[in-house]
Amino acid sequence: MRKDSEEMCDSSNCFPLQAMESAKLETVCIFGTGDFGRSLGLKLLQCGYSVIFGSRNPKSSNLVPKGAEILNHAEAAKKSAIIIIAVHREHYDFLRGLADVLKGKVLVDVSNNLKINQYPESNADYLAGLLPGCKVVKAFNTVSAWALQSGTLDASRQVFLCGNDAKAKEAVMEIARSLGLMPLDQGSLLAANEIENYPLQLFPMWRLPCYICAVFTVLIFLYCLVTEVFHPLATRKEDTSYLIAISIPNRVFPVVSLILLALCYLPGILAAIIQLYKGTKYSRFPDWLDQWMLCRKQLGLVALAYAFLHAIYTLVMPIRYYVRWWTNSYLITQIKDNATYPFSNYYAWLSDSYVALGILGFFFYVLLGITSLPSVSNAVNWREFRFVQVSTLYFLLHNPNKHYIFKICDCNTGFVFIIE
Ligand SMILES: NC(=O)C1=CN([C@@H]2O[C@H](COP(=O)(O)OP(=O)(O)OC[C@H]3O[C@@H](n4cnc5c(N)ncnc54)[C@H](OP(=O)(O)O)[C@@H]3O)[C@@H](O)[C@H]2O)C=CC1
Ligand SMILES: [Fe+3]
Repeated sequence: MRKDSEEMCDSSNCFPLQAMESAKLETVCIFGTGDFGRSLGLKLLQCGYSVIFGSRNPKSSNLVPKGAEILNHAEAAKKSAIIIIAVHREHYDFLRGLADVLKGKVLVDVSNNLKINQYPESNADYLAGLLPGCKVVKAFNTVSAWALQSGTLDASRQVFLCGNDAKAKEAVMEIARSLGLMPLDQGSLLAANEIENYPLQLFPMWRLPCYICAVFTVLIFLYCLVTEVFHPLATRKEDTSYLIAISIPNRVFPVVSLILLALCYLPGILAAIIQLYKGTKYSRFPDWLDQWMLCRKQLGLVALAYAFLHAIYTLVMPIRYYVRWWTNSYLITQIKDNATYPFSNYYAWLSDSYVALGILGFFFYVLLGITSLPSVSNAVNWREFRFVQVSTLYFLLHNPNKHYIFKICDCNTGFVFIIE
């Protein structure tokens, strides 16, 4: 009937594709009765598809979901235009023997590898090479068998797919949509390599921010160690090593946090300078700047995590032995000297405004972090987003003197130090 249906399926064995188009939920064949095949089969059955498994041992397998048929590979393939190959790549060889029966059919490659770029070509390319007469679509490899079975697909609802045949791809996308998944077309089969690498990547966008954060943390920690522990030890023979657990980290966290925050916004400025210098915005940025721009959100989130640590470390100050000892000895000194240091309005204001600025700064920091989350930023328009981001950043970066105030109070009374 329709030309596209004929194009999809030109072998005599092929299940006519118009059947697939008229009856919405057609028959889907799955090769392999392993974990993934069974989970996907069950989900397809639940969504109203007829499922036929193709297996090496059609008689002995009693694990397939109820309602599904199980046949040998050739028999099963004849019954469907779409065949999901839920078999590991190493075993694809058996498909060569089925070349005639599979000719013109849509083969869905769901396979993953154990290592990034394990083989010279992607598994989907390999499958297409084995069976040149078939339309290979890469899909479903980022969905886990466990998520399919338990229904916890929230985190992995996206199905990246690619293939050289648009109609074959559309048919697989339709299946994904019927299963409640979100298909994302990544283009031709050339993209298969990248799709196969997705599940194997370990925080690729987080690597650079984590390195930068680690380098600054170590450098500033060492600087504090030298100035606050080694220096007093060398000059005054004073052991201040107890500062290593809380005081020094609590100095490192806010400093690194503000550096990372500044690093989030610096590449934007550098990019603008480069564009102005080149006199055009239609030129590529250098690679290092590209990488830096791409990981700004992660840099911001690491900065926010450090700000949280700083807030928590600051809150535990009053229960520290050292601080309690300092307060008591300060009190005892007054008693011994029979002296009362009068209440100072000036220092009361200083300490309160210091703490208030800290709290407000932290609040704006969190606001900045929350508005960068996709779900929140999608809910505001570009002008609103810029308004929150720019005004918040202005507040945060114009109050770095908080720590300067802290120093004055610390030197003069020691009282504010206890609050910090
Ligand atoms: N498990 C998961 O969460 C996910 C798995 N995948 C991919 O799905 C595919 C299947 O994975 P999974 O189900 O976990 O693996 P299993 O090892 O559980 O199952 C593989 C199935 O392949 C068939 N098989 C095994 N050896 C051969 C062979 N020599 N010739 C023909 N068929 C063979 C068997 O089915 P039978 O005995 O019926 O012939 C077997 O049950 C893999 O490519 C994997 O990368 C993708 C995403 C997630
Ligand atoms: Fe602070």
